[in-house]
Amino acid sequence: MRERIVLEVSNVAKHFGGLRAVDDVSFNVREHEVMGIIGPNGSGKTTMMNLISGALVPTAGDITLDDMLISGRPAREISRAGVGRTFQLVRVLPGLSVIENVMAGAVFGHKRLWGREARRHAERQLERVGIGHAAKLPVSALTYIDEKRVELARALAGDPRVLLLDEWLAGLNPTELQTGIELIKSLRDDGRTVILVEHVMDAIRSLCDRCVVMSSGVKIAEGTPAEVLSDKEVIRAYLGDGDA
Ligand SMILES: Nc1ncnc2c1ncn2[C@@H]1O[C@H](COP(=O)(O)OP(=O)(O)OP(=O)(O)O)[C@@H](O)[C@H]1O
Repeated sequence: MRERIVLEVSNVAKHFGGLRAVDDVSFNVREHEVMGIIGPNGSGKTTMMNLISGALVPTAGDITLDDMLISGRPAREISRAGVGRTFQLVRVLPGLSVIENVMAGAVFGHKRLWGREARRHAERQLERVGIGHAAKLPVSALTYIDEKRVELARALAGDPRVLLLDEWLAGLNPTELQTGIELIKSLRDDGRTVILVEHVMDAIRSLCDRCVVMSSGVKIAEGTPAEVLSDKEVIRAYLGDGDA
């Protein structure tokens, strides 16, 4: 039996002046699925993530979460509706400790907790991503991978049904990459639905159930990683612009 649809992107566009960063894109994401959004540099992937999370408002089209229209709503409402995210350039609050950064996610996310309960919940998320030992450190003392883990823990603290990961695996060494892939798989096994933007092909092959491929703002393919990565138009898009 097919899993039900959690997120639906319908004919969505985002124009920046004359530039069509996202141009009439539609796709569905099923419950417990890892969906990859891939494509060459500048093809509109991050813009699509920003449209889903509410950081940007679409020029046209609708995005629904469980049949609730979320496009056009403020980002904090979309977060409370159950969409959590990490950013391409890690965004942690440098003046706060690791645990305080994660607690911020518990306060503002889908699951709203306060005080001691928020702290315990945040501690569990830090354990979940493998840095329980670092709770009291200032985030400024962390390595890059651990900052990424903090950001992931903060997103998880809101208990999102849909988790958006924007190049979360970028910049990791091969060992960290394997750990990161296993971590994302385990989040899916927890019942989360994951949408990720990724350039690392090994990660795409081993993680994604399906992929949407974008090129110049347009969806050019959709299917399993094996299907889309052998698609002639996809190969042309990656090889054609010289910067993929
Ligand atoms: N706020 C903005 N204002 C104007 N143009 C923008 C804005 N954000 C993105 N763009 C443009 O929209 C296009 C798509 O950008 P986007 O960042 O979504 O691509 P991407 O596929 O995520 O790229 P990369 O893989 O390099 O991160 C690019 O041409 C980019 O310059």
